[in-house]
Amino acid sequence: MNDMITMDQIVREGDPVLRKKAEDIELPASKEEIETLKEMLQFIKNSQDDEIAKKYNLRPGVGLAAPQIGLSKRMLAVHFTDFNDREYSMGLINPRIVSHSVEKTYLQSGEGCLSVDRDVPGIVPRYARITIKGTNLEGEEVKLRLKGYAAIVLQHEIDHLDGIMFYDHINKDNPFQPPENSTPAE
Ligand SMILES: CNC(=O)c1cccc(C)c1Nc1nc(N2CCN(c3ccccc3Cl)CC2)nc(N2CSC[C@H]2C(=O)NC)n1
Ligand code: NI
Repeated sequence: MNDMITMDQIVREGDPVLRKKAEDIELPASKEEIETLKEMLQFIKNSQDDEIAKKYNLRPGVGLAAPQIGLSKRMLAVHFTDFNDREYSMGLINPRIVSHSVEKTYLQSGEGCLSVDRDVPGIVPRYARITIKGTNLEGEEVKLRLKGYAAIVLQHEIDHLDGIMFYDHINKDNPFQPPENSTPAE
């Protein structure tokens, strides 16, 4: 059934599901899995719509991974425009990073997460360029070559499938130290 996702369904840090490694989805994905992934994508779109977000008290985000709604399954949804005005709006099933640059990048403003109700300041080092393979909502195998903001968002969401939170990557001794061999994304 197509009921909308609101913040009540978003699992917050401390819940063990956020620290589990999610299971691959058996292909072809079930109608229920596809429906859930479509609801996740709709949530992200809603969270960016001022009126809807205000009406339902949604926190804005550009990505959501299934463990964040308590489902330990390898699927995620993203909806955003990167710094070069390229649009990304998709659900991904069993996404995996198949190659990445040595070079790193990061958001100078740090990262936020819908499952983390606090500010965790600091630079989050990410690979500057990644190649991802996965299956989309139409059941097609996709291969994505991403850089900059898009690479950061997808790494943040794929981390959720492996039980990794963005602050796990922040340098404990000097949170604002740019990583070796890196350039800021924004
Ligand atoms: C602590 N400082 C900060 O958070 C931070 C602070 C400043 C700048 C950035 C860039 C920061 N960082 C950051 N800002 C975002 N948004 C910017 C605003 N935007 C949004 C807001 C309103 C309408 C539409 C939209 Cl689109 C929603 C997305 N999102 C993420 N992340 C990390 S990768 C996954 C992604 C995510 O969806 N998080 C919930 N990080
Ligand atoms: Ni997150």
